Amino acid sequence: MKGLQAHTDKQFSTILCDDQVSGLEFETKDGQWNKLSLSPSSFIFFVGDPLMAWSNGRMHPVKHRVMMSGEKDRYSLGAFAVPVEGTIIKTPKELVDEEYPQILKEFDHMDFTKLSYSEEGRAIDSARQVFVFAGICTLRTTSWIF
Ligand SMILES: O=C(O)CCC(=O)C(=O)O
Ligand SMILES: [Fe+2]
Repeated sequence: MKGLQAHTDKQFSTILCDDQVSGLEFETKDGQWNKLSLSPSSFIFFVGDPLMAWSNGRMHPVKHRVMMSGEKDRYSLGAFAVPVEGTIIKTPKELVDEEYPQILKEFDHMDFTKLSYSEEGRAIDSARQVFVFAGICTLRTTSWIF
């Protein structure tokens, strides 16, 4: 099977469209994988790990992958919002409260990117990398991600 392994995006966010050759799948919160068929006039917006971190977990980075079978080629076009070098991802205090205690320490986006593509980082489940890198363990994160 060709494709792209399951991951959450490391960029801030992604806008993606494809040529209707199916293959893109996303994981639901209960661990099921569903195929996603985009109509020709639609696109998908993915929350990346840094946007999840900035929003203090209010926005969810959906895990996705590409599973290809058959002979047809698939083309996709992605527009990635990538923080400039030196960007510190920091949750604004307005997004931290009793219902949403802080789940991540502030971190340098470039350091996180380097870790996630390193050998050490690649050994960690993609959705967990940011928690391993900058996580503050709370009950809410525990039930949400682990
Ligand atoms: O090709 C696709 O549909 C997915 C690409 C993707 O997930 C990515 O580049 O992060
Ligand atoms: Fe992706």
